[in-house]
Amino acid sequence: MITINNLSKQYNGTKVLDIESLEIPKGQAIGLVGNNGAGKTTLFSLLLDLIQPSSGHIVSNDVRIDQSEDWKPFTSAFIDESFLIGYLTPEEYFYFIGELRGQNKADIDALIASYSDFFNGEAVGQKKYLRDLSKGNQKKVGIVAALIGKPQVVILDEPFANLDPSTQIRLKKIIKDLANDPEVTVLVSSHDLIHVTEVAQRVVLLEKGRVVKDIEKSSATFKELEDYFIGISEIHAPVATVLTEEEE
Ligand SMILES: Nc1ncnc2c1ncn2[C@@H]1O[C@H](COP(=O)(O)OP(=O)(O)OP(=O)(O)O)[C@@H](O)[C@H]1O
Repeated sequence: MITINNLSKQYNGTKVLDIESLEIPKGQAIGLVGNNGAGKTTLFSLLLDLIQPSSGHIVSNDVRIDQSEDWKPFTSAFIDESFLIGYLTPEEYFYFIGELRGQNKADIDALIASYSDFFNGEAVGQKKYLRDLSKGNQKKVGIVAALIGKPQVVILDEPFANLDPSTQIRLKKIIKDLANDPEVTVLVSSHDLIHVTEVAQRVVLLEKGRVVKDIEKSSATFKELEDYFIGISEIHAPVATVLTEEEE
């Protein structure tokens, strides 16, 4: 269970995140949506103690994130390529993360084999350094690394971006399988409403750092989200100026 209480983050006096209260029970897959700058990555960064809250706090499985390191053994994430180590091959990186998470080489070899479809003959077995992989293949490595050691909280920031359509379909299955485990909480952000509504049981919509919708997924969720974003784009669309003949 993740509990967020009066959480805010400010930069130069501007609040970029302001969440009074949000509870995410164990075993739930949450999709986080919102336009650019809505605060999705800020929330994930706070969940991973990468930045300090301006006020409030997050408790994850009874551990206060900003006061203890005890959440680290059961939490994993892939936010961006800064999580990778450029001078390692994917296999070396997986073994390294495996050691941190109490997995031996055989465990990791089995994990790599189980994701061979997802890697699709690329990324692993190429003797390439992570820094030399394409953005999409780096992302695949980061996502699989986040699954090492059966973490109970998995955070993926825009995991579908940069992935080819086949890999997106495979990733949806991976996330759905993860979310079927009642012990695992998955948080996924995405700009793709179709993907989010497919993999998540609940969708939280942020706008300017605030939760403006918190929806248990149903067959109406995609339409509700789509209507919301259509409404936002119409509010911000430039108003056409009709010039009279004299003005022209
Ligand atoms: N270090 C920082 N200094 C100043 N402002 C910041 C900093 N980090 C983030 N912000 C601001 O916080 C706001 C929220 O950013 P955030 O990256 O969380 O949004 P997001 O929802 O993940 O956006 P996107 O969909 O574009 O990735 C933005 O206005 C951003 O400019």
